[in-house]
Amino acid sequence: MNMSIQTPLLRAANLTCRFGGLVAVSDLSFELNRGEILGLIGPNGAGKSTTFNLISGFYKPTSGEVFIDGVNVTGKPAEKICVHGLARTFQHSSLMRGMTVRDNVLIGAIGSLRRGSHKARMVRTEETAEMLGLSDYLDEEAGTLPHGIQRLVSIAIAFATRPRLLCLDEPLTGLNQTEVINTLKVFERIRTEHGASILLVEHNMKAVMQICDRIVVLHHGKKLATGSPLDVRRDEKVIAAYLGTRNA
Ligand SMILES: Nc1ncnc2c1ncn2[C@@H]1O[C@H](COP(=O)(O)OP(=O)(O)OP(=O)(O)O)[C@@H](O)[C@H]1O
Repeated sequence: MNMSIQTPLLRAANLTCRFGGLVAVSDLSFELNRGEILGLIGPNGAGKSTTFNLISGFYKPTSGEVFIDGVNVTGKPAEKICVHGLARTFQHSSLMRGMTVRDNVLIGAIGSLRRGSHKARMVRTEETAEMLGLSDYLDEEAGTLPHGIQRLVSIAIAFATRPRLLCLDEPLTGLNQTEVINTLKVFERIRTEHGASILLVEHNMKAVMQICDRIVVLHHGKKLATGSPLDVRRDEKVIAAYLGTRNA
């Protein structure tokens, strides 16, 4: 039996992150399996972005470990963690506003095709733009585009690296309903056509419940609950701390 099929793609083991006296993440453990879309939800300040930063190498945990495909990447810097197939976006659109969409997406393509030809990088850029519905914007200056399009460009830069694990930090913020529906379709395509897994931090509960296979709920840095969207929606602790009775 192939062991790599058994190993989770991502394993967070007893992660703790302190900022002085504040414990932002406390003894957090969870796994993300291959091809899975895992939601990470919780109230403001619950520790979601800190968890992202710990996993993607932007913060070093005070204690605990991070494994990608069984490899211990704890404490490695972000650029070393990319090599293991992780790419992430940030809460605020992270793009070069003065550059075209093409050149922005090319940054991601160059990152993963370091030894590739210019042609190969351009093909990757155009395929990525097509996937994200950005083909018509390739020659536009990124900073002049509507907010929803800029968020898609941020995702495109990360996806152009063709990650095995795409970590998305509030990708749906500020999108209108049509843009949300289209973006969720893109996430499904990323999973089905490219076999990538997705870790999703998002406050849009309808979208989270619709797209995620499983959900981890954080509260005050601790894991409050984990399970299918239905399990989480019915969990009384989650309802009390986060969802409220309307979602029960
Ligand atoms: N670099 C930092 N230095 C000090 N405190 C921090 C730092 N980053 C986060 N925190 C604190 O850690 C706690 C968790 O913050 P975090 O941003 O991870 O929460 P979050 O769940 O992502 O919240 P939101 O939904 O509002 O984005 C908060 O109390 C926050 O103020």
